[in-house]
Amino acid sequence: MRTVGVLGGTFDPIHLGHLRPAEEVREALQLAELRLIPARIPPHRARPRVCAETRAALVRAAVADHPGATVDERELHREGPSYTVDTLAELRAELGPVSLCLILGLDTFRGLPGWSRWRRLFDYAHLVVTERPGAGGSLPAALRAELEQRRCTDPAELRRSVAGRVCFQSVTPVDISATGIRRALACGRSVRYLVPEPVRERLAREGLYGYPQL
Ligand SMILES: Nc1ncnc2c1ncn2[C@@H]1O[C@H](COP(=O)(O)OP(=O)(O)OP(=O)(O)O)[C@@H](O)[C@H]1O
Ligand SMILES: O=C(O)c1ccc[n+]([C@@H]2O[C@H](COP(=O)([O-])O)[C@@H](O)[C@H]2O)c1
Repeated sequence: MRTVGVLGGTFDPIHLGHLRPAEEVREALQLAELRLIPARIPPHRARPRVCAETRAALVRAAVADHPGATVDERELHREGPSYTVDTLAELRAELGPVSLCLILGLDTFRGLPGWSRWRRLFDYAHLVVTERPGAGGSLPAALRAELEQRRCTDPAELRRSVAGRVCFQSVTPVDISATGIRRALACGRSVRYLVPEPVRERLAREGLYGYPQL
């Protein structure tokens, strides 16, 4: 079955810790398409430092030369908090019977029971959980119970149904966070090789996050 992967995020800003794990998932699952979905209003965090349009422009710059990746801007056009369940419901209605895979870092997966209508997510998509340095520790009981029903060990299984399974995908650990990048920029430190070069160039050109303007 055709398989589509989606990675949602605040992307404040996008960095190689988003892109390398997603690229490895794209290869491992043989995704027909990888969609990056910037959140306009991320539901569970303080307001992003940079507006949604600029964060999305940086995501576009990050993947401009990658034929396997696209930027899906639907959350930018939706009022209210950018609930993932709403995004997945829309995608499911548009894409029909594809295998739809929501990609999450382990830190984000752990918070799933706090998400809006979180059990409905499994009606619309599979979950592909990637490692993230520093994201170890136990999972909430509600999530462990859900995993007992849904966990699969072979990623190929995700291609055989449209939604409802959870797979852990091993990826190269990349210890980069947007918080670290914002901090580095605020202190005037380099972010070269932490973000894609076209993103760094745009940060510099526009003086974003306190980047000293050229
Ligand atoms: N270094 C990383 N390795 C694996 N997954 C990551 C990494 N950074 C972010 N992710 C995942 O990407 C998605 C979007 O993350 P987000 O945009 O919040 O980035 P972040 O670096 O965690 O941001 P912040 O530091 O501002 O909290 C989440 O599912 C998150 O788990
Ligand atoms: O739908 C929810 O309730 C929900 C709660 C927290 C986070 N999310 C989504 O998870 C993704 C990562 O969130 P964040 O805040 O870590 O960037 C992003 O796409 C958010 O919209 C979604």
